[in-house]
Amino acid sequence: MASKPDSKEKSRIMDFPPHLDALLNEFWDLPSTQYCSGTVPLTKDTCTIFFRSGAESNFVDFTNPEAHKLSALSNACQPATFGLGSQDVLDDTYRKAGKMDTSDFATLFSPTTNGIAESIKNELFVTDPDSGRDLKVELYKLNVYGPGSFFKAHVDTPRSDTMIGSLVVIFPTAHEGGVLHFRKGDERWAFDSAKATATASHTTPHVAYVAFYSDLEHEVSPVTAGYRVTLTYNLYIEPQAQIARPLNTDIRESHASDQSTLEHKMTHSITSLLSDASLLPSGGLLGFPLSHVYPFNTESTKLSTIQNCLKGLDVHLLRVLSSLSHSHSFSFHLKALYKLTSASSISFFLDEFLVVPSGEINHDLGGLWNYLEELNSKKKKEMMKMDVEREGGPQSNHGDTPIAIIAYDARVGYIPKGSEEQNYFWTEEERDEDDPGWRERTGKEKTVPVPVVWVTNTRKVEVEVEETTKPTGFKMPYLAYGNEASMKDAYGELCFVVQVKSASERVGSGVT
Ligand SMILES: O=C(O)CCC(=O)C(=O)O
Ligand SMILES: [Fe+2]
Repeated sequence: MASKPDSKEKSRIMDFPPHLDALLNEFWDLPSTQYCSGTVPLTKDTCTIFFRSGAESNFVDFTNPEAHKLSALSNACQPATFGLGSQDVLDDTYRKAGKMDTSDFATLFSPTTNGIAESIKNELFVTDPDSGRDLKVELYKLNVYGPGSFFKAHVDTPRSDTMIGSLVVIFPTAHEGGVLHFRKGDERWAFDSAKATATASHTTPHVAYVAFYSDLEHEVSPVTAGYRVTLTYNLYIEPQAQIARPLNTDIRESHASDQSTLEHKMTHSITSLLSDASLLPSGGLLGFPLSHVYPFNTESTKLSTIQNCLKGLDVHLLRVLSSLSHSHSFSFHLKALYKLTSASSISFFLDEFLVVPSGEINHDLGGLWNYLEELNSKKKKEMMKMDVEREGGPQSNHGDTPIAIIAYDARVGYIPKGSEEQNYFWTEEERDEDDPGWRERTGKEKTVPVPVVWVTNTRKVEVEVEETTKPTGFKMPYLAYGNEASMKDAYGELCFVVQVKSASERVGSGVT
């Protein structure tokens, strides 16, 4: 069984060269966009929503939304549910609103033809022509928030591992309240759709739209008067179509220049870190926890799929690491990042997403480690079997551990080398002191741990979020509150792990 970190670990973590703190903090202090919003005019073609109303058909013209039409639309809706764990729940103390499925209404209004999708691509999803990825916009529901309606804090339920955000379009109807509030860490934003539609509609009626990453926590404050009518869309990343649509070059160029400044700063921080000889003097790993969480399906999602669907700052990080990996010849990999509920200072990364039984989650580190080891040996056997079947004989080069590896969630952690070794967290010196016979018993090469430095922000203040709404690794393998129940898709944390050479190789060669 692995031993737990003790006070020795703490003191070693504190030994991290303090002057590097500033560099690490600088990195995560970069501005990041969480949502984008705007207004677009309604046209004669796009201003109408037709809907089923019992056995009848009806419509609302949003250039002149009459009260009795809006109330008919509201009456034709069903009460909206939300996802609680794996179930759809109707609870009007958490969500009070009307919903209509796409089978019951129709409109020619389309974000892909009126410029909304293009703005989202440019402002939020970093899908420039070279990225090889495109934005897919899929209509999801119509909602009516009448007086007294609201939707408390939640993150949207991921409906696939390529889903990356949500879009809400709010039609120009006179209403009060219904402000969309966002929260991430200690930051707060709000989008007042009633105000946005009213202001923009002074000359001709405009809809307001707001698009945000689906892992961003949000809530709709109560509507106090009128009807707030919305269309919601799911946003997915998909491979770019062969014939790219022309983009609005003005918007594209202004964003391209913001992005290049950001990537320039990131590049500067990382190269400064690498060129400092006190960082990982004998080499090791540099871990970058990603700034978003990502939906995954525990049965089918590969980390490579997620790598194609990164959001915001994480896309820039990938681009910067890709480019630096060539000039500085290092390799880097995306890993699933897990935190242990019972020991907040410990996290570890894996090559795939796992659902660990909740009993194991809450156990101590030893219990979890044993569980991973069992899984490892099962995996190793499976891999062997596959190789035997495929290649007609066992292959030798399987690597140390298909899954597993533990490190600390502080600045510096250690990764064990070799899977049979005990006392994974100790440096050789500490081990000598604690257990003088270990070298003879185990063989030295197996026990040299690989140091890891986490590029995390020490200044970041974690604001207390209710447990039920917090999406983190093991703690919340499935979301408690989403907008619709989903069994298999959940949000997970990830990190990039960069393999760093020794200081003499990095700095001495003058490459960095
Ligand atoms: O109506 C809004 O502004 C947001 C609605 C929402 O969060 C949802 O439907 O999941
Ligand atoms: Fe939502």
